[in-house]
Amino acid sequence: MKKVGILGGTFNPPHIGHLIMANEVYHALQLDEVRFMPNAIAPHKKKDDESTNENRLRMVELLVKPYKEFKVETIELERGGVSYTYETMVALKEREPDVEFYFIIGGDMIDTLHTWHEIEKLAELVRFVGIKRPGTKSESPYNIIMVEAPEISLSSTLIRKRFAMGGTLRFLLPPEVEAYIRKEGLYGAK
Ligand SMILES: Nc1ncnc2c1ncn2[C@@H]1O[C@H](COP(=O)(O)OP(=O)(O)OP(=O)(O)O)[C@@H](O)[C@H]1O
Ligand SMILES: O=C(O)c1ccc[n+]([C@@H]2O[C@H](COP(=O)([O-])O)[C@@H](O)[C@H]2O)c1
Repeated sequence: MKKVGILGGTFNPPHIGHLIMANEVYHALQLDEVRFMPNAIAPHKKKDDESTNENRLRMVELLVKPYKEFKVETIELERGGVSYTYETMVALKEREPDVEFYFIIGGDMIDTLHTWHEIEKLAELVRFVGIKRPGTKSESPYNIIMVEAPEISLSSTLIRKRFAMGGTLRFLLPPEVEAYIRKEGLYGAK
């Protein structure tokens, strides 16, 4: 069976923390590919800036472009509305019954997994893969395959603040993504 990792996120913007976690899981579990999947509307997150779905998709495309084992999954953007992972995974399983899906989450998501929509059914449908994140417990009563990886204290929130307030962005996100953000004037970037 084909083994596919799904890294769902808001990616506002995507950063090297996302690349590192995808790469660590890809190698540790010997996956065939990892798909970065931007959500339409995040179930538990308020978004208070002007970036559009199109902007986030473009940034994710730029992020993964150099790596042939990383792909972009657009199913949630196409569906629109609130992106409940359970609904997405039912649709993906229907579309690709022969694939074993590994849903990759960071520590903050591990800690709050019990609050997810239809979590019991979702846990039957996919294998969760967890990556620890500084400032979180990264613990869950659910069955999660934990992958040992370098812990990165980096978030999209920090990057948005750097764009707005000034400060170095070097090594935090690829130069192509930084250039795109400046061209589009996202996050108050100057
Ligand atoms: N530094 C990190 N370490 C571990 N997991 C991470 C890290 N950054 C993001 N993730 C995980 O990647 C997935 C997508 O994250 P998301 O796109 O929301 O980025 P974020 O940095 O958490 O954003 P924000 O700061 O806007 O909340 C989530 O499962 C999240 O837990
Ligand atoms: O389905 C849910 O109830 C649910 C609740 C919180 C988060 N998720 C998914 O988890 C992924 C990471 O979420 P976020 O908010 O960190 O971008 C993303 O794919 C979300 O759609 C899903």
